[in-house]
Amino acid sequence: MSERGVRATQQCREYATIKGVTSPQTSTGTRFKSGFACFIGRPNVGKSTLMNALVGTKVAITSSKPQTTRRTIRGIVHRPDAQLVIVDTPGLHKPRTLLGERLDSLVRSTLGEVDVIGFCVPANEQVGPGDRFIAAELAQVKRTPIVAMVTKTDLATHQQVAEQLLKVSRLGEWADVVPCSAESNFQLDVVGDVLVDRLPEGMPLYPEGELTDEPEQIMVAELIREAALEGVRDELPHSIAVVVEEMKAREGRDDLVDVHAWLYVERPSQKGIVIGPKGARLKDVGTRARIQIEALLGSKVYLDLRIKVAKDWQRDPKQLRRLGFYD
Ligand SMILES: Nc1nc2c(ncn2[C@@H]2O[C@H](COP(=O)(O)OP(=O)(O)OP(=O)(O)O)[C@@H](O)[C@H]2O)c(=O)[nH]1
Repeated sequence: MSERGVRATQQCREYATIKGVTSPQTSTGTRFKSGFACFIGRPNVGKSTLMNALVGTKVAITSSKPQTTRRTIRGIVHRPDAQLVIVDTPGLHKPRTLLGERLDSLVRSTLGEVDVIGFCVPANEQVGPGDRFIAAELAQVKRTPIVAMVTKTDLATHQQVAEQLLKVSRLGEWADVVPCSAESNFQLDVVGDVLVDRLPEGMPLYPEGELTDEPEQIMVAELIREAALEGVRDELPHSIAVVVEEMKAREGRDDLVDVHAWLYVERPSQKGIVIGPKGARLKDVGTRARIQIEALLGSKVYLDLRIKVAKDWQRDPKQLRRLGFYD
């Protein structure tokens, strides 16, 4: 979890304790529960999609390219009996760049801060070295219960799902093993239940109706990055970063927000790919991002999107910090 995330987690807990009240009783007579969960798994196994489906709205961007998620984003699930705060993590992988290393240490620090961990393995792919690497990491986590989730069951036959459940249950010591599909809404209530079961009793940590505590500016940057990832060559996604420099309501207008953002690439050749012939691609990225941002902010948006080359930013500590990836 980022430093900001860890602080927020502690503050939430302190708030609940300072109030010194026992958790309220729910209508079924049980005590209200609240706490944090995180999903872990190889890149592209469906962690963000599952979180979005549980929260019921789009708080983390998803894409068919691995390693889409670079930040820990919280989605908040409000239920009559509990509040479940989900921390999204980048897929764990063997680091090749400084960016990769920082992502991995982010994931490791998250594991020690949550009440329950969801380990995601897709139903439609062989259990492989990547899954075993993560299972071995999870074996070091002593106190936190881990629920294994076999995701994307809609892409596999019943037989395959059954076999995968068996293989996944042999990978480690899991509190539960649950098959589910975010795409076809299969067993999402069960996933919610098994995670909530492992939360401590406590007061709600966030106000009712709040779905994420990710600052809007970061969510806007993520939406632009998502639009920029569409349809580019496979190697490019890891080279794109987006920073929203300014975001404010246009003077004298309460229905229009001006967003000024920079899209960073690593090399001049990549700039050409993103801009496209006669600027057509960048224009298209801007249009698609603007529609998503308007939906997020609930207002009209003027998006000023410019592109810059930040040479080898993934390997340069100074540039990584500027783009928001802290040590
Ligand atoms: N058919 C199907 N596709 C899914 C399901 N869940 C996720 N996907 C797809 O799988 C791809 C990856 O999903 P993400 O949610 O971005 O995966 P992730 O594990 O968060 O990926 P990283 O951010 O790279 O770690 C996307 O194209 C999703 O649409 C599912 O239940 N069924």
